[in-house]
Amino acid sequence: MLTKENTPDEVEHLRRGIDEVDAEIVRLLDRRARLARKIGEIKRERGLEAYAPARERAVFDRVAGLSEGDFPRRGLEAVFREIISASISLEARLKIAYLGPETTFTHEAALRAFGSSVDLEPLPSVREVFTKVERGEAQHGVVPVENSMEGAVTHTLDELMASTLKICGEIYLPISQNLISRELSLERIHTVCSHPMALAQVAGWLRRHLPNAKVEEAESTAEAARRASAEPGVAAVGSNLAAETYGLVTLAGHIQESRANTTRFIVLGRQWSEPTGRDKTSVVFSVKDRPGVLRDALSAFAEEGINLTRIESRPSRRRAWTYVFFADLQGHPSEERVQRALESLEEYCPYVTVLGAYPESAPEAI
Ligand SMILES: O=C(O)C(=O)C[C@]1(C(=O)O)C=C[C@@H](O)C=C1
Repeated sequence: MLTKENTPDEVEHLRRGIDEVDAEIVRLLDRRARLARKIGEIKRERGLEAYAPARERAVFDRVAGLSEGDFPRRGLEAVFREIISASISLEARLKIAYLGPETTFTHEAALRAFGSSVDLEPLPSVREVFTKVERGEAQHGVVPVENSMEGAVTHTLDELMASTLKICGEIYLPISQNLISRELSLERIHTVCSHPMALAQVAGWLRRHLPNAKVEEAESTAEAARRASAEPGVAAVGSNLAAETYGLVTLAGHIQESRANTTRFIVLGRQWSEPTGRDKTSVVFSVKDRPGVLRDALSAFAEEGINLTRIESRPSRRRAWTYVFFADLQGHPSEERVQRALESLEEYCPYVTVLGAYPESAPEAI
């Protein structure tokens, strides 16, 4: 708003200030890029991976601490996400495989983890993501591992058990469904389509707001968004990323039944991450067949004061009615107390494997 103190001249003056700051930012970005490029050369010589999640965590934490709070925290994170993403692209040509198709929540999780300067490749199944990384055709993979409402993504757990790949990162993403369409008002919508899971999450909202619309299932939320972009009167249920990608408008946002719906994704790689001081370690183990053995096995963690954030059982798939347990604990295998707990776990368990270690992320609210 223009006021007396805020005349066009004043605005021009402020804009010149912004121009100067922008010039400085670009100069500093170039300087940062030259440093990152040098780190990239050294990493190549030493055979190290370009992606260093522990260092990224340190950069994000440090930058947040430096800010005087004028620039919004979320914006700062997003800016640095993209700065680091561009740096990685100077260091190596990273390919990241993820469970597709494009514009789904796994795509969003991959963008959160790696930014938009890396090469992201959608693949049709969790198995194919693992295979692509195992063959070295992609350096990292991103797959969902659990949902706060639906529980474990069992394909991912089974692949983790069978693979030599390691978990080197985690991302929590609040699942927020939106009604998206090329139409500008709800009255024009006669058909709503989406993946059955997304439709189930918004069934209540649809009954209340579009009781007469036809509900049709689609292969994926991306396919539904494509339909909505091509057909008049059709809306899709999907992410904001899908709306952006297919040029749709959000007719209604956050229409899912529960606000507590969050999916946790993991980043796969050949190595687990270095310690940051705030890490998680994922392990899988089987127990001997005797009463109380699970309690004894878990007491190893309790004795060392190690918190378990999750424990999940799955059929072992080796012998009928035998089980393995997946557990996530707070700590890193480089810590002595974690080493001691894992050693005593081995006393009770014929099979213990560390699936990975990575900076712990906090589930964020919508
Ligand atoms: O510090 C490094 O190892 C870098 O490669 C630099 C940098 C960055 O831009 O800050 C880039 C990529 C890594 O994932 C972490 C950090």
